[in-house]
Amino acid sequence: MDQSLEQEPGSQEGSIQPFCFRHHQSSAPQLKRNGKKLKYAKESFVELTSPPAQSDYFCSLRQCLKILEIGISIALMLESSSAPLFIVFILLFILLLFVVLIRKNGTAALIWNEIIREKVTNFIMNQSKEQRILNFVLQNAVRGDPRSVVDTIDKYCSQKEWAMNVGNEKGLILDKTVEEVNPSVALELGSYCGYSAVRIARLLKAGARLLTVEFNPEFAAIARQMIEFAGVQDKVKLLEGPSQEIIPQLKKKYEVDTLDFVFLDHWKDRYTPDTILLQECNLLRKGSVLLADNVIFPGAPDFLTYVRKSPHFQCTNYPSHLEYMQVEDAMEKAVFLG
Ligand SMILES: C[S@@+](CC[C@H](N)C(=O)[O-])C[C@H]1O[C@@H](n2cnc3c(N)ncnc32)[C@H](O)[C@@H]1O
Repeated sequence: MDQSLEQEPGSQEGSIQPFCFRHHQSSAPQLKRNGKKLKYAKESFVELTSPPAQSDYFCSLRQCLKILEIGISIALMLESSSAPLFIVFILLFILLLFVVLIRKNGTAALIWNEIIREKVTNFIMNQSKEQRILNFVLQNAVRGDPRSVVDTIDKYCSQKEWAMNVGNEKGLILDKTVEEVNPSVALELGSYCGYSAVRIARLLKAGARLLTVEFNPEFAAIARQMIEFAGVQDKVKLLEGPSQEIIPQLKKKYEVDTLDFVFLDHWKDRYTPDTILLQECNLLRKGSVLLADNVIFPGAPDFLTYVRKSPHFQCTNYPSHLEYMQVEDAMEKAVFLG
């Protein structure tokens, strides 16, 4: 039975908050988010009006224009009296506009966090952000306690530096799905620092295994240490290489018959080709569950169209937010029907 998850209003990223589980009748499900009704298509809940990331964008744009209007009026008043004051005001004003954009717009926030701030900090500290995350975990988390590792990464990334882990809010949707499926063999595409691998592994039953795929050697090395520190190394095998090369090797090289659960969280343009590859390699069985992150932001529109239109999948959408931010995002569950 499909369930839809909605975050309690006012709940915050970074702390574990209860989720409200709503059962929907398959005939006419309706879901509310921020007081707004969401329309549905097939078994998927989709917003058929403007996509959330875009509405966020227009909202922040409107706010910026308003500030711009006020700013221009004050600047015109100041210009006649003092030129230095005018320049200081303009600079402060640009800074304010930037802060508003970063808080409300996902693209602006990613440019600031991932490009400007991260590169400058890396240069100053002569260390990568991923290494800083690992160091923080090694110094502050409890060795052999996966929950403590997950919480410590969330603490670092919500308070110090943003990073592309699935995060706690969507992590709860991931947890719930893993618990429902109770997989014997799970696959993750995109390990990064190992946050979601640890999160999934801690829920696996005895004898079950998670294969996690990462093509960036630096991230793979960090993830291996994270997995080992969390004490879940016996359940997790990290496969280093591009997903499109690893997937065809799963049957023979890694003795996978079929996958019970697949978490898609690598580059978004690989979601559809890798789903097709999983089908072509006969790695999906009736009831295999795919869970895809970031289907709204940065967004995976091709994947949503593919699985929602395919007679081989039954889909459910879980509205949520981009990790450690207020930007709207969602996860898509696609159950393979055979
Ligand atoms: C969003 S991060 C994964 C986050 C991780 N699942 C978590 O929640 O902790 C995406 C990762 O996928 C990796 N990646 C992207 N495309 C890939 C591909 N085709 N094959 C393997 N890894 C890939 C990137 O290097 C990056 O580390």
